[in-house]
Amino acid sequence: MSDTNTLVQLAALIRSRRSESAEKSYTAQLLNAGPERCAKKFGEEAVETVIAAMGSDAAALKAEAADTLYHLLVLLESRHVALDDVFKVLEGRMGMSGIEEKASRPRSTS
Ligand SMILES: N=c1c2ncn([C@@H]3O[C@H](COP(=O)(O)OP(=O)(O)OP(=O)(O)O)[C@@H](O)[C@H]3O)c2ncn1[C@@H]1O[C@H](COP(=O)(O)O)[C@@H](O)[C@H]1O
Repeated sequence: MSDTNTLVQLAALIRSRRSESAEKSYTAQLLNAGPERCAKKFGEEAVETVIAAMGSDAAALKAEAADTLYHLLVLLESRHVALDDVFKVLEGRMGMSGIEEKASRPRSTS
């Protein structure tokens, strides 16, 4: 098992941790701490992924990428955003180049 199914199963596990004791679950600790704490942890892991990507240790990059994906899923759960809705956004972009997608975004008035 090493595809999007893994992400779906991990997201379901994270959701189930909402009702778990924070003493036994790191996920429950993060969710109890709220979206700001989850966002901070996600940011830390993202920066650690950037640092790993600057080096040549593929195993380190894989580990940091896994940490980042896990913390993104916790962040989404903290804001009650379903992973499936993120998949729908990605699916909607399929067949559209990144340049085309950027041009189609509403322009900011600020
Ligand atoms: N995939 C992960 C996962 N990846 C990273 N981490 C944790 O994320 C933390 C990040 O490391 P840090 O060194 O930044 O954390 P830290 O220093 O303890 O954090 P702070 O002191 O900064 O808060 C570590 O505690 C890791 O164990 C994860 N914790 C849980 N999972 C998955 O979530 C499931 C449920 O976990 P629990 O909720 O803990 O049972 C597990 O079975 C795993 O499948």
